[in-house]
Amino acid sequence: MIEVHELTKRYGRTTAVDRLSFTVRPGRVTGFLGPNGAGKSTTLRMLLGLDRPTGGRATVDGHDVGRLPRALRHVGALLDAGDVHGGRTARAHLTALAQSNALAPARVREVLAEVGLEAVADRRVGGFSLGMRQRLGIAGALLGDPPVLVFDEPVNGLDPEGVHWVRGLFRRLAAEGRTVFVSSHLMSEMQQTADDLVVIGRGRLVAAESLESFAARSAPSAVLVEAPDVETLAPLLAASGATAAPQGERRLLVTGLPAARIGELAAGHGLVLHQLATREASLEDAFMELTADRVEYLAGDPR
Ligand SMILES: Nc1ncnc2c1ncn2[C@@H]1O[C@H](COP(=O)(O)OP(=O)(O)OP(=O)(O)O)[C@@H](O)[C@H]1O
Repeated sequence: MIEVHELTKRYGRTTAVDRLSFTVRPGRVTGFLGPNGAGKSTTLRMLLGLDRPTGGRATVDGHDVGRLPRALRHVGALLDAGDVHGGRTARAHLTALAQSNALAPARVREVLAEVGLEAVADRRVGGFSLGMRQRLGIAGALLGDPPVLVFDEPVNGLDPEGVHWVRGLFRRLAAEGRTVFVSSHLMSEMQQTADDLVVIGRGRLVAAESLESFAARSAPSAVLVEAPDVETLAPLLAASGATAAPQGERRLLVTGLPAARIGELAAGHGLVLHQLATREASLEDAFMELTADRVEYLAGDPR
């Protein structure tokens, strides 16, 4: 379990993380979402003991990660895929990591196979593509077989096949009962992968809940209804507690009632429907709206 309590980080006058509190549970993939500059990387760095908080605490299974010997056995992380010595081979990089955490050398071969880098294991990392570096970073995170895994924007640089693979990997790691915490600035990405969401904007918590409840709360679906007699239908819908917004002459966009109920209501009053279509609201839109006033640098902002 990851526990973050009142975590704060200030850099001079900038408050990068502002009294942030949330927990991340095992057996689930949790998306850590926020626009650029929201404070995700800073939070993860403090969680991993790479940066000291100005206030509050971030722990993994109750421990300060920075104080744990052989930390890779407790928490594996991919923060910055570029953070590897280019002159080393993939195998040498992982072997050094394994040695410093007293891990069995055989793990190196296992994780290389797991991330699909066996064939290039003895090439220098300097010649790796960004996608290959991401895979190497993920291999490093898996090396200690840890119960908690943290990934900062792991999909960056991966091709579609790589993205598909990484999603499957996260799901499997969670199914094994591990805690999987993945940051991204794209809701569309998290929508495909996450069970739970922690959303931040300008260092502050915006939402912490399941993807399902976030979707239900922030992006209710609507039903497009087309009927020759909307004048009769609209008041019936309103009386049933729905909101019906006219969309041109014979169309209504209805919220607050599912399509099935609208169809039944119309049938009950002998009204003809020409179209009855549920429209899922975009979670990306809901996310942008929630964090809009918390985006640090807006496009076109003259500051
Ligand atoms: N070492 C530092 N010194 C000064 N300011 C910093 C430092 N690190 C981060 N910041 C500031 O803290 C804020 C949060 O940055 P952070 O990198 O954590 O955001 P992020 O959500 O990870 O964004 P991105 O997706 O762009 O990486 C930004 O305003 C950033 O400029």
